[in-house]
Amino acid sequence: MKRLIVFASGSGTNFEALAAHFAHSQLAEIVAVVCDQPQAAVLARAARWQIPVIMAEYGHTSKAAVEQAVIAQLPPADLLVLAGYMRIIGKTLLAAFPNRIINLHPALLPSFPGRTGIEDAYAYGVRVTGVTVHYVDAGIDSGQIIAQEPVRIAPGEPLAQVETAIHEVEHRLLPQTIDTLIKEGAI
Ligand SMILES: Nc1nc2c(c(=O)[nH]1)N[C@@H](CN(C=O)c1ccc(C(=O)N[C@@H](CCC(=O)O)C(=O)O)cc1)CN2
Ligand SMILES: NCC(=O)N[C@@H]1O[C@H](COP(=O)([O-])[O-])[C@@H](O)[C@H]1O
Repeated sequence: MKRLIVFASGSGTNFEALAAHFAHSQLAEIVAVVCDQPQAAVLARAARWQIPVIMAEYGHTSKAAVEQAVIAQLPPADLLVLAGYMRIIGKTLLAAFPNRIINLHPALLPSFPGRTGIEDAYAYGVRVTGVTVHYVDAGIDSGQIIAQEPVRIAPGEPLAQVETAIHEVEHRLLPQTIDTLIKEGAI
């Protein structure tokens, strides 16, 4: 049974999809959630699933100090999954989990990296956007791509409708990709 730690900063719908998927899985289990936002809705979701939370306390200390403090509290894990985690992972965490951190991005990388991938693709006027799961490296959304799925944007389609379509793909693609990584022996 592989051990997953989910990193999230916000609503946590992708955490919820992962928790539901792995609740009855023989492949993996979520052993902790890491969050940097004390008011994030993901905290209530983790509590409902009885999954322990570790708070990443960003403030006036260095990123290295924050990450060292987080690492000290982590249970043993095989994979860190960034699912809406709005912090840049620094060299301390990258060194502690080499090739063991993945990120979910709501655009077809390398197009539209960063915090606002959905909005940027929509504003550009692309007719096809999508979802990417990639390994996390020292760059921003520059790591090796693991999986992608396209999402079409119809002329005049409202942004909210595009966001819903992207989230539906995310909620299926992320658990599916983790299952595949495990079955292929990648983790
Ligand atoms: N080392 C990496 N860390 C992260 C990656 C990555 O590929 N490599 N992916 C991001 C997720 N993300 C977009 O998918 C993203 C999140 C946040 C930001 C950002 O600039 N955030 C803050 C900076 C906070 C900080 O310094 O920690 C900001 O807005 O200034 C960009 C992209 C997750 N992390
Ligand atoms: N740059 C990273 C980024 O934009 N991540 C995005 O944050 C959302 C989190 O939703 P959730 O909190 O409901 O899972 C997801 O759409 C994810 O792709």
